[in-house]
Amino acid sequence: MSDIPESGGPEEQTRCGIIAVVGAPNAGKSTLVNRLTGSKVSIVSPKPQTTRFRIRAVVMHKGAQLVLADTPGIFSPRRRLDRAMVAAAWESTQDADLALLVVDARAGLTEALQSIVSVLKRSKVPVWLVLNKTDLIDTKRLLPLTAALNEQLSFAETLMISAETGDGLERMLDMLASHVPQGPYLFPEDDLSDLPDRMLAAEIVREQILRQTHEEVPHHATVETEQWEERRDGSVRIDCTIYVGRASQKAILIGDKGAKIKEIGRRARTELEALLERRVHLFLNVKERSGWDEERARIRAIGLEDIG
Ligand SMILES: Nc1nc2c(ncn2[C@@H]2O[C@H](COP(=O)(O)OP(=O)(O)OP(=O)(O)O)[C@@H](O)[C@H]2O)c(=O)[nH]1
Repeated sequence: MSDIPESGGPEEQTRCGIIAVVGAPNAGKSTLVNRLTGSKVSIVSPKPQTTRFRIRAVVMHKGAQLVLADTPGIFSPRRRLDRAMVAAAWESTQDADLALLVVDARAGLTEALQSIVSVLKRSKVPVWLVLNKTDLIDTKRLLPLTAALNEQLSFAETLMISAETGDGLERMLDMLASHVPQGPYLFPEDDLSDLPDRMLAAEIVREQILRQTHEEVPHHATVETEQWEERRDGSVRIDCTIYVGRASQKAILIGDKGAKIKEIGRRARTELEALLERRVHLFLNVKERSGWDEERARIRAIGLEDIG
């Protein structure tokens, strides 16, 4: 993505990045994401326990697409987590272009924050320190905290904000927009409004693939919702494509006379109808995608691929 020629047209000059928003409980992550999107509605999967990399919001700013995500589980030692989920969440952080460590400046260096910092230390992803809730404390008190944190981890940037009042957020967006790598948007702009539902559909299909096929297939399959069409009768037509790397995997997924894919579709549809509370016509298409290994990291980063 980074080797786009300088002379490219305007479309090639777009920037896009995945930004992991991490922090201790109560640090203000949700408030920040909601503020940045300028709305109360952030994208939240209704089934967070199955999600590896949860996309919270997609923000367009000065031509850049900022995909804000969190990594459920990884930093919540209070919750009982299985090994695979922690590994998955961890791996997701590695795929981000940047991590924002949101810190409740008033709470200071708590045990929870300390444990997050030690996890982030092992990461290769650049981390920006975001001191939040600056409206609640004297700025002078921020300096010792910044120094203490920087001793443990060398932050690429340090920002002081108030997610509540909006202070410092415009500058933060400017910095993020100019920092994320040059490259095409991960999400077409037109799709942004129904993105949560599209992702949900892809995820439910993917979950059924995991349940109903042998190990080999799920580890090589990704699901994308290609089309989402509202019907006049209140139902919705959803077209998902399942991409696999090899013809043999395609055959397994389709099954004998299409039995496997039909069953995957049937169960996914039932679940989607319950979640969306409406009739669903689900169409599944299985395709071989040659050379999609290159896209693997990006796809994995948006949470549609299994960790293997
Ligand atoms: N005064 C002030 N309060 C804030 C600020 N940011 C967040 N809060 C408050 O802090 C509390 C926690 O904020 P959340 O956004 O829910 O925190 P979170 O990090 O998403 O929390 P978890 O979901 O538990 O991980 C809420 O009551 C917010 O209103 C800020 O900049 N200033």
